[in-house]
Amino acid sequence: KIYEDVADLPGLEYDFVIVGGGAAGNVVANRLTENPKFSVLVLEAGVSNEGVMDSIVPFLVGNLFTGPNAYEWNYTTTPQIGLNNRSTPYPRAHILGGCTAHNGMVYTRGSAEDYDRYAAVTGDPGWSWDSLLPYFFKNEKWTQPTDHHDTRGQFNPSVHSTNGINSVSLSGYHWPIFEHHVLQTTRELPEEFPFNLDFNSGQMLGIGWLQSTIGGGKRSTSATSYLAPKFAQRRNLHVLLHAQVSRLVHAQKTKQGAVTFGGVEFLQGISYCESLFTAKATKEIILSAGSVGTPTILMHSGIGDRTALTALGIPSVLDLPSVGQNATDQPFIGARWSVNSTQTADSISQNATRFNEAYKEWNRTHTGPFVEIPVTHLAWLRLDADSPIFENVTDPAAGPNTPHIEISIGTGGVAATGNFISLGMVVLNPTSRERNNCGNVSFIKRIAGGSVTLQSNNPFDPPLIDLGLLKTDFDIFTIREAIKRAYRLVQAPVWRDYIIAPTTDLSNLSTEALDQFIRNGASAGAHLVSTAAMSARDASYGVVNPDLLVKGASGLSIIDASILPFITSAHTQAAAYVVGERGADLVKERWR
Ligand SMILES: Cc1cc2nc3c(=O)[nH]c(=O)nc-3n(C[C@H](O)[C@H](O)[C@H](O)COP(=O)(O)OP(=O)(O)OC[C@H]3O[C@@H](n4cnc5c(N)ncnc54)[C@H](O)[C@@H]3O)c2cc1C
Repeated sequence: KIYEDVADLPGLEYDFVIVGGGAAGNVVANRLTENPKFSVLVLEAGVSNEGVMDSIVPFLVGNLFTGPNAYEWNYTTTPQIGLNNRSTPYPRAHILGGCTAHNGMVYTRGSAEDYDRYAAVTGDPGWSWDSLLPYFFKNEKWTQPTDHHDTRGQFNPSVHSTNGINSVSLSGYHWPIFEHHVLQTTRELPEEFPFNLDFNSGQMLGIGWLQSTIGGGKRSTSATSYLAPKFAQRRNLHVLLHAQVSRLVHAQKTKQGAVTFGGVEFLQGISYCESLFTAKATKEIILSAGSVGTPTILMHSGIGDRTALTALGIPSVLDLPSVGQNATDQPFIGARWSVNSTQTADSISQNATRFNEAYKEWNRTHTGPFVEIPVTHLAWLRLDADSPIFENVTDPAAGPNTPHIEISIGTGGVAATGNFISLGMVVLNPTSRERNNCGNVSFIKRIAGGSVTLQSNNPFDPPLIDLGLLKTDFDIFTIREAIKRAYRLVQAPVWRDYIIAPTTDLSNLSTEALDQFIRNGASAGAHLVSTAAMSARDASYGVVNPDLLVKGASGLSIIDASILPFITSAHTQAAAYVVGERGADLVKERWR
């Protein structure tokens, strides 16, 4: 059951207390309560997702990011050196479903090599691609798009599952001329931009059709899927909203010297009517508060770098210097071209009559342009093997079949008039964090680029979020290269009579001028990971062991995107879901 008021809960003691009802947290809640003997409480700081149209209707997603709002934690990054000292808004969801309720819905798993590297660095083959594929399948419910078009040749059914819980589909609305041009590019420039039938097969390189977490024309989130009424009505599943966890309390040592916590402290209520409560987990506390929330709670509980915590007046209970370190996100920059076609998403966003018609159509039948975001394809590309950057930098990708660059290819711009196409360039494996090499596997050591740290010992102060964006030569080289690739893509002959001009011509800029354009315009992909990274059981760094239990603690685990040792070469929700699915099995296994 989902509760808005702590007074309605049946009690404050459960087998498992899960902090955070986001991508991974709701998966764990669902899977643990498959066992009727387990009682579970989810504490979610955010608001209900019920009836939030900007979250439900795919085309409206952009509205969730316009200024401070109730569905957001409303964070801002620290000044980013690589962005000419700009601070940027840093979106994190404050709503049931977590970031799955306000993200771009892009469904990308990453490369098989990404996961094989997780297995290699943790020494646990259970984190390899082959071992995790059944968990991707448990998550994914492949769904027909709402326009019921013929999807043959647009995906590979053998790498998808129709038996999971979370809807994934191809686009249910089309921009035929634009889509034709993208596909024709793969025929005209097949060496550089080959067609890939399905980039979710583990082999990502090339251009493929977008897949999204959308079902029946509506966004599918971890709340609408894993907490759907048939699951939420389980008598052993309790979800409390407006419950912001401040810290873990009543720390004690077991006979073996591990730290345990007797309770989870949280503030519950709405605005002026809030109080502090403590919930107890008799079996395990599971942190699923995401890559910002989880390290923040750990540090306020005394788990983190001893020196840093002591300086803030927080008593140290477990010295784990990797907490909050290694924060990794993907630098992003967009470019637009005006085009000689009225068949772009601008025809809806700029025209109130068409916009209202499209909304009406969505309301009537869940069809039409509102069932999608206007991105149709994604390109996954590698830097040239002989790129000068590799003279000094070890390739940070997980392997030779893993892309360095993503280009999202979409219709529509942001201007008040005109027709545009938009390409979004992403550095998939940023190096703005240090690694040391051990054999042919890059290991995390600690500290360099990004971090989540505390500004005070008040758990209700926002943390300091430093993404370390574009700090290294590799990252700036790669984003420059990504822009060049985008320009080459639209130079395929098929675009000749279609493209009028770039909105800002980046093709003839000096390297210095291009770098300034990038540093003044880039932002983060909002795919933060690694702030509570998993490492091998005997490693002297890292936060959790491969079984997701916190090192040096007992009865405390972390199950969310923060445990990923490296970022996937992709958007991160599929990885977060799969961490939730395998994490739930690991918990079940130890409490069998
Ligand atoms: C703007 C944006 C766009 C994105 N677009 C995409 C995309 O298109 N495709 C994709 O694959 N990925 C995307 N992502 C990333 C993806 O959504 C995340 O990687 C994924 O949701 C992370 O899952 P998680 O379980 O780690 O955390 P989250 O899903 O963030 O869930 C964490 C939950 O914990 C709650 N919480 C935090 N602190 C506390 C606390 N102290 N007490 C109680 N509750 C707390 C939060 O409110 C939240 O509900 C996007 C992310 C953002 C922010």
